[in-house]
Amino acid sequence: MSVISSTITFMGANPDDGTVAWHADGVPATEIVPLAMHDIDGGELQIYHGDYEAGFTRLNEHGSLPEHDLITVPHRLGASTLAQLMRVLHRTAPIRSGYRVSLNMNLRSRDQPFIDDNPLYYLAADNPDYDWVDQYLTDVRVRQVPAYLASCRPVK
Ligand SMILES: O=C(O)CCC(=O)C(=O)O
Ligand SMILES: [Fe+2]
Repeated sequence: MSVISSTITFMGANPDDGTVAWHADGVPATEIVPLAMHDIDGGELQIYHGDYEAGFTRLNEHGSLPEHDLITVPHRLGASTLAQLMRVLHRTAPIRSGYRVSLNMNLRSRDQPFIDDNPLYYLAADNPDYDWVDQYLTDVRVRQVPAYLASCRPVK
């Protein structure tokens, strides 16, 4: 595993960082390290136990997911959560009161760095200055494509 990026997230009763909405991650794995938790009610990691596309369809049709199909993982100071959340439907459970601050480390495979579900339009929508394009292309050229081609070689 290697760290692609890390962010510090603040989540309170009115979070607008998007993680409270059901989503699947663009990166293959994430480590969430709680840095501070203050009188928090809610704010757990909630994972849909099922196929993520079926889950999205269910959400569109019913607006919510049945409680018995959810796994709720509380965050705890002094412990981190390492999870594979690409193509896995999840969210931060709504926070009723209090707040939490966490370090989120986005991870990818060292041997297979091309495993990535972040489409370019998504990256560009989040970072409209396009300053990241050269760095991104260098990563594709230097790391992703050589690793991908190596992984395609027939096994003898
Ligand atoms: O911190 C959490 O509970 C989940 C965060 C998350 O899903 C994300 O950052 O993509
Ligand atoms: Fe996520």
